[in-house]
Amino acid sequence: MNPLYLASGSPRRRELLTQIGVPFTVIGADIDETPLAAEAPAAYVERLARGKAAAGRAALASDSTACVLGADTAVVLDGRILGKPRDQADALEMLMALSGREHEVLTAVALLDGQRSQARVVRSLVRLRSISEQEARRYWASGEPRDKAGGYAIQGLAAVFVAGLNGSYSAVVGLPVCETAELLGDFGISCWQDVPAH
Ligand SMILES: Cc1cn([C@H]2C[C@H](O)[C@@H](COP(=O)(O)OP(=O)(O)OP(=O)(O)O)O2)c(=O)[nH]c1=O
Repeated sequence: MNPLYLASGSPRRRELLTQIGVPFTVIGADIDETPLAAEAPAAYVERLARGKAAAGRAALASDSTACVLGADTAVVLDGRILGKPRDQADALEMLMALSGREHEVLTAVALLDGQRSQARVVRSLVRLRSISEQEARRYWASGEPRDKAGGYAIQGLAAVFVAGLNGSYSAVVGLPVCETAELLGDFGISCWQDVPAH
């Protein structure tokens, strides 16, 4: 089995890959995340996931057997990509726009080895209840929204805002585990490694 590398700084992606029993090594994957002009959201997350995997593999040039995983998550409202908030004002604006409405969360996962590259994009719908400005300010002060697409974390304090989810919970958190396990299988990497049978 080829060694797997996770090209990501996200602790959530690390936890989700660990959850399915896949051994891996974390490497950096800093790329420019600016959307291209008129780029569709699904094309954007796929390009970034592939770009993170490619940047990771380039850094591992000496290991030709390396298989590298990259992922990207974006919140999309009315066709507009909401990335991580720049500052408090940006975060409050995002939460107020998401308040009382349904939005899309798109997560792409990409795998790359010496021969091939594959990607999957997973779409989920999340409905947030109405959020008051006071709640949004209090939420910002918790520090949680800062490094999260759309300025909220479904797995954290923002769970109290989540009135509904249609799709993949793990994808919203940052890595769609079902689709990731399928992709890994295509590359000959099994999940549940070292899991004892009782
Ligand atoms: C919507 C949502 C996003 N997020 C996170 C997932 C991602 O880590 C982050 C979106 O930013 P990304 O650019 O996808 O990822 P990242 O910069 O955190 O990590 P990487 O190094 O792999 O590029 O938002 C949550 O944790 N919970 C949520 O509910």
